[in-house]
Amino acid sequence: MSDVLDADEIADELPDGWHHDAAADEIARTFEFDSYLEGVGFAGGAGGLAEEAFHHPTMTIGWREVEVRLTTHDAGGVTAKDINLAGRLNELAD
Ligand SMILES: C[C@H](O)[C@H](O)[C@H]1CNC2=NC(N)=NC(=O)C2=N1
Repeated sequence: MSDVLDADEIADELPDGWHHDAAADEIARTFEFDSYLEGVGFAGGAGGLAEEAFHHPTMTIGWREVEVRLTTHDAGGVTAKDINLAGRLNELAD
Protein backbone atom coordinates (compact mmCIF):
# COMPACT_ATOMS: atom_id res chain seq x y z
CA MET A 1 0.00 0.00 0.00
CA SER A 2 1.48 3.38 -0.97
CA ASP A 3 1.61 6.10 1.73
CA VAL A 4 -0.78 9.00 1.14
CA LEU A 5 1.04 12.35 1.08
CA ASP A 6 -0.21 15.31 3.09
CA ALA A 7 -0.79 18.76 1.55
CA ASP A 8 2.64 20.08 2.52
CA GLU A 9 4.42 17.04 1.10
CA ILE A 10 2.43 17.36 -2.13
CA ALA A 11 3.26 21.06 -2.38
CA ASP A 12 6.94 20.28 -1.93
CA GLU A 13 6.99 17.55 -4.55
CA LEU A 14 4.57 18.78 -7.25
CA PRO A 15 6.23 18.91 -10.68
CA ASP A 16 6.07 22.20 -12.64
CA GLY A 17 2.62 23.15 -13.91
CA TRP A 18 0.70 20.77 -11.63
CA HIS A 19 -1.63 21.81 -8.82
CA HIS A 20 -3.18 19.98 -5.88
CA ASP A 21 -6.96 19.73 -6.01
CA ALA A 22 -7.36 18.98 -2.32
CA ALA A 23 -11.16 18.71 -2.54
CA ALA A 24 -10.83 15.95 -5.11
CA ASP A 25 -7.74 14.43 -3.50
CA GLU A 26 -5.98 14.66 -6.87
CA ILE A 27 -3.15 16.47 -8.59
CA ALA A 28 -3.94 17.93 -11.98
CA ARG A 29 -2.46 19.74 -14.92
CA THR A 30 -3.95 20.96 -18.18
CA PHE A 31 -1.44 20.54 -20.99
CA GLU A 32 -1.88 22.91 -23.93
CA PHE A 33 -1.08 22.11 -27.56
CA ASP A 34 -1.02 23.82 -30.96
CA SER A 35 -3.53 21.39 -32.41
CA TYR A 36 -6.24 18.99 -31.33
CA LEU A 37 -4.39 16.02 -32.80
CA GLU A 38 -1.22 16.95 -30.93
CA GLY A 39 -3.25 16.63 -27.74
CA VAL A 40 -4.63 13.30 -28.87
CA GLY A 41 -1.11 12.09 -29.56
CA PHE A 42 0.03 13.23 -26.11
CA ALA A 43 -2.86 11.35 -24.52
CA GLY A 44 -1.85 8.21 -26.39
CA GLY A 45 1.72 8.52 -25.17
CA ALA A 46 0.50 9.22 -21.65
CA GLY A 47 -1.53 6.04 -21.83
CA GLY A 48 1.61 4.12 -22.66
CA LEU A 49 3.45 5.57 -19.67
CA ALA A 50 0.44 4.78 -17.50
CA GLU A 51 0.42 1.16 -18.59
CA GLU A 52 4.17 0.96 -18.04
CA ALA A 53 3.71 2.26 -14.48
CA PHE A 54 0.40 0.41 -14.09
CA HIS A 55 -0.89 3.68 -12.70
CA HIS A 56 -3.64 5.38 -14.67
CA PRO A 57 -4.67 9.02 -14.85
CA THR A 58 -8.05 10.40 -15.78
CA MET A 59 -7.59 12.35 -19.01
CA THR A 60 -9.98 14.74 -20.71
CA ILE A 61 -9.07 15.62 -24.28
CA GLY A 62 -10.35 19.04 -25.32
CA TRP A 63 -9.69 21.57 -28.06
CA ARG A 64 -5.87 21.89 -28.09
CA GLU A 65 -5.62 20.84 -24.46
CA VAL A 66 -5.59 17.69 -22.32
CA GLU A 67 -6.49 17.79 -18.66
CA VAL A 68 -4.73 15.09 -16.65
CA ARG A 69 -5.79 14.19 -13.13
CA LEU A 70 -3.98 11.74 -10.86
CA THR A 71 -4.71 10.06 -7.55
CA THR A 72 -3.91 6.63 -6.14
CA HIS A 73 -7.28 4.91 -5.79
CA ASP A 74 -5.82 1.95 -3.89
CA ALA A 75 -4.40 4.28 -1.22
CA GLY A 76 -7.25 6.80 -1.11
CA GLY A 77 -5.21 9.84 -1.96
CA VAL A 78 -2.15 11.31 -3.65
CA THR A 79 1.02 9.21 -3.33
CA ALA A 80 4.52 9.14 -4.76
CA LYS A 81 3.15 7.13 -7.68
CA ASP A 82 1.13 10.16 -8.75
CA ILE A 83 4.03 12.56 -8.31
CA ASN A 84 6.36 10.30 -10.28
CA LEU A 85 3.99 9.80 -13.18
CA ALA A 86 3.24 13.55 -13.26
CA GLY A 87 6.94 14.21 -13.71
CA ARG A 88 7.16 11.70 -16.54
CA LEU A 89 4.15 13.29 -18.23
CA ASN A 90 5.89 16.66 -18.08
CA GLU A 91 8.90 15.12 -19.84
CA LEU A 92 6.60 13.61 -22.47
CA ALA A 93 5.05 17.02 -23.15
CA ASP A 94 8.39 18.86 -23.41
C1 LIG B 1 -6.17 -3.11 -8.79
C2 LIG B 1 -5.80 -1.68 -9.08
O1 LIG B 1 -6.76 -1.10 -9.90
C3 LIG B 1 -4.44 -1.64 -9.79
O2 LIG B 1 -3.49 -2.04 -8.85
C4 LIG B 1 -4.00 -0.23 -10.24
C5 LIG B 1 -4.45 0.16 -11.62
N1 LIG B 1 -4.20 1.58 -11.91
C6 LIG B 1 -4.30 2.49 -10.92
N2 LIG B 1 -4.29 3.80 -11.21
C7 LIG B 1 -4.47 4.74 -10.24
N3 LIG B 1 -4.48 6.05 -10.57
N4 LIG B 1 -4.63 4.36 -8.98
C8 LIG B 1 -4.62 3.08 -8.56
O3 LIG B 1 -4.76 2.79 -7.36
C9 LIG B 1 -4.43 2.06 -9.56
N5 LIG B 1 -4.39 0.76 -9.25
